[in-house]
Amino acid sequence: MKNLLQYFPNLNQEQKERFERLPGLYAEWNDKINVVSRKDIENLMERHVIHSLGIAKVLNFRPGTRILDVGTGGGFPGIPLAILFPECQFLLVDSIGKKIKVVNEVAQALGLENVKGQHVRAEQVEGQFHFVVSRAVTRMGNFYPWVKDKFMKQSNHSLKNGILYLKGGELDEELKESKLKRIKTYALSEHFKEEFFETKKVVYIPAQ
Ligand SMILES: C[S@@+](CC[C@H](N)C(=O)[O-])C[C@H]1O[C@@H](n2cnc3c(N)ncnc32)[C@H](O)[C@@H]1O
Repeated sequence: MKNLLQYFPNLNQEQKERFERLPGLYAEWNDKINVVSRKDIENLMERHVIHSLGIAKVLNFRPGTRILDVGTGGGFPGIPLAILFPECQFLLVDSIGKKIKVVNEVAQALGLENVKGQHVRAEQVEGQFHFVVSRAVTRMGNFYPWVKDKFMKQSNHSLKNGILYLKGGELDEELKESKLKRIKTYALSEHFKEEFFETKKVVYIPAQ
């Protein structure tokens, strides 16, 4: 929690309380439905919460922004972002129903009214969004076609509507193979000092 407060010093009391409750809630739900590895439960704040919030170091979502989290698993990056941006609307989807059960239970326990978890494959999601966020789902060349028709025309940010994807390691080959244009990468090591973030990046791909 100390690191989170250092990296995000402007949290209000409600946000602090919600973040503080996350490790306990996930430990409790993980005992019933395994959604996060045991090792990661021990490092939940760093590896899941702060990592998810890396997207907020790239873009500060304005109130009213509609965001889709594809392949959210237990709710990452969607749940931490929804706590940070309570005036934005988040749809968190996954093709595995039990993961979405955990997402909805956690959101309900925290009183997060801006989160909806839906058991659906990415390709079948209905609706339009300003941004799509994601982590650890598939290579970009597979991912982009799933979401290409889901972007709203009107943009409300300095960055055009598009994808903000949390990736690690060597990306050049994967991004080249995707044939997508105007890709930008942002190193999280510029924001977070822990070793875990050394190779972590946010990849931004504008809708095209
Ligand atoms: C490795 S997990 C990552 C979960 C979460 N994003 C995280 O970083 O903790 C990948 C998730 O993507 C989901 N997934 C894979 N293909 C999908 C698809 N076509 N539509 C929706 N979810 C999908 C899987 O069910 C799984 O929960």
